[in-house]
Amino acid sequence: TNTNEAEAIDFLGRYDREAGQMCNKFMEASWNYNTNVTDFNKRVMLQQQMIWSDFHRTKWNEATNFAWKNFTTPTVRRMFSFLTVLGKAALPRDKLKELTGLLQEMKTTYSVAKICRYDARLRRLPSGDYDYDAEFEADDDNQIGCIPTLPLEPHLTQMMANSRDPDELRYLWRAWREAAGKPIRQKYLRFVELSNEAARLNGFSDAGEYWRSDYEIDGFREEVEELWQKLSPLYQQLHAYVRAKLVEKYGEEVVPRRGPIPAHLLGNMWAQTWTNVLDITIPYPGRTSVDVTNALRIQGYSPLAMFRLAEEFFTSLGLEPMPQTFWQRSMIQKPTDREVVCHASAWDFCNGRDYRIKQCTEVTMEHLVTTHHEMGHIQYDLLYRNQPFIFRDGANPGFHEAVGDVLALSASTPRHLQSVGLLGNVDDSYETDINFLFAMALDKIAFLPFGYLMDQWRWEVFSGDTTSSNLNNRWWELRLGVQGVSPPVPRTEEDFDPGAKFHVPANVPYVRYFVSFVVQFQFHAELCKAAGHEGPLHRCDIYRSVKAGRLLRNVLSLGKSRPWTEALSVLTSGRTNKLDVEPILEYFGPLRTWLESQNRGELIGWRENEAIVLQVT
Ligand SMILES: O=C(CCC(O)(O)[C@H](Cc1ccccc1)NC(=O)c1ccccc1)N[C@@H](Cc1ccccc1)C(=O)O
Ligand SMILES: [Zn+2]
Repeated sequence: TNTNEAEAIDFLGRYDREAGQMCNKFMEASWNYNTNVTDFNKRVMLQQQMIWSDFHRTKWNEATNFAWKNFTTPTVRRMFSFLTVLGKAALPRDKLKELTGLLQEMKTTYSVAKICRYDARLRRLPSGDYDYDAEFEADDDNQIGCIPTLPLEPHLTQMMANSRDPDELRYLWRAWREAAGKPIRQKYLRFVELSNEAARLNGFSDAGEYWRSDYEIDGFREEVEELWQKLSPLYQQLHAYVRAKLVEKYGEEVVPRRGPIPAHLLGNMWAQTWTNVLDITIPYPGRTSVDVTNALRIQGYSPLAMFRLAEEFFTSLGLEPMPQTFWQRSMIQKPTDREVVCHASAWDFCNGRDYRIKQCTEVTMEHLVTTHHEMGHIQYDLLYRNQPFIFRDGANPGFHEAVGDVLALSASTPRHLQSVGLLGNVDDSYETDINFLFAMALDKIAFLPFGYLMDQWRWEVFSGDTTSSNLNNRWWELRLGVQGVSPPVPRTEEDFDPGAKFHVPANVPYVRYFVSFVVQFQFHAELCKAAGHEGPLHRCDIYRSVKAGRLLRNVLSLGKSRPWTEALSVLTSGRTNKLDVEPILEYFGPLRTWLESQNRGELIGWRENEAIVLQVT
């Protein structure tokens, strides 16, 4: 082996240049497929994937020839520690081809899946229950010609958000899983086998351990568990309050007062955020509500105007504006003439100039927050663009997910929305505070169990604790036990409900969002301190604070050049280097007190057998 560190540094220089070019070509091909889902574009992308993997394997062979562990320069050792992990390219070529082929097929199924329009005329069972099987036996005696025309975005997303008819919601919930989840069950099982084989070729026990290695700390799994244990009491308080309001709205036959909440009633296809049922659950109706969707529409906001509004928040902090090519090449609305992958994403084309967002933007408050989220990814890309190619990544995946959300925490405050003209008179009353904190909790607290359980389920599938015999049942055990939600219709092992959530067919890890929802409040607390904010944390708005911007720039421009624990030390001026739930608990402190007083007499938590009883009736 080669112990010459100078030669190693020379190798790294060559790698840096070549990797940028290879990456750019791959991103172009991937972009063409994602913004125009055709067989041709899929083939070109898979081809580019093989070329990239061959390049990666060649460089891996060269890198492993160096005795890099004894090199003296820490950053050189760090670069080699990343370069000597080959990833899926460790698979034999035919298996790599199968793996990437399966991934694209699953992602395509999800992205083009459509369902039939709900039809209330459909046969009803003697029990008065809706006979959805009629929906799926569109034969002549039903006289129901079912042409699947409704895609997830924007149709099903908006129907799940706005419908208040439990039968319609239950149909949409089930039909989407029939169209998107069920068809990929077998493909996913084969995909897991190949992913585990690749992980083992890299020295990991399974793909879950390989994913967790991104966080560079031992016991990451236990750390996440501990964070969730500290957060779940607050979640249970919110769950109890929302359930009581849903009982009021839909009655106890539909919502069990002491049981889990049926998943189709929470305003979201996966019950992952509950902002769309704010109108049913808001603590003080009639007082200031921060849902500015109507204002956005009345004021004629376009998707582009929403992007400009988000960009202005970043530049107000002295951070980077979006580059010219961003405005020329991004896809910010769903095209009408072709199939695209609508799920939002932010793209770095590895040449320090070309950055784009792909998003099927609708004019709603929820999409305004998503726009900040996606632009946060681009901002991070821009801030670490002068790092070596290998370090151009988030300090950990949760950091990358947090950037945009941190700014959105300020941009969502009533005071800020008023200052940009999206909210009328804002009073400083207690009720307005509680209404605002409650709306934020429907987004941030409601999400925590979902962000936690998605990869709990996948890690168990990768480790073999969950097998094809209990794949879907284990999913619902976690959904019931951790999140306190139940399926509106009976589920079996014929179904594959996790497959109906983008990140499973797209093979995108999910615990990053759980980490983000904790760490973004640590960022918020530190940036508010830097901005000289005084008073409750939930009232802080860092808008126009160049000091806060400078601190954020100092942390984010590190990229992955240092372990994320060191980046946290920079953020907190040495106060901590660990994930910490104190800031999120401080932020929601006033709401927690209010919820505990409101929930007197309610059962906190849920009795799991109620769900089964409900389904059987
Ligand atoms: O999936 C997203 C947003 C998409 C994304 O920005 O995280 C995107 C996901 C993705 C898509 C394709 C391939 C890989 C990942 N991530 C990025 O665009 C991204 C990730 C890392 C670096 C740069 C960009 N949010 C999650 C969780 C979430 C986040 C925030 C609010 C609500 C919900 C969801 O919708 O379930
Ligand atoms: Zn993201």
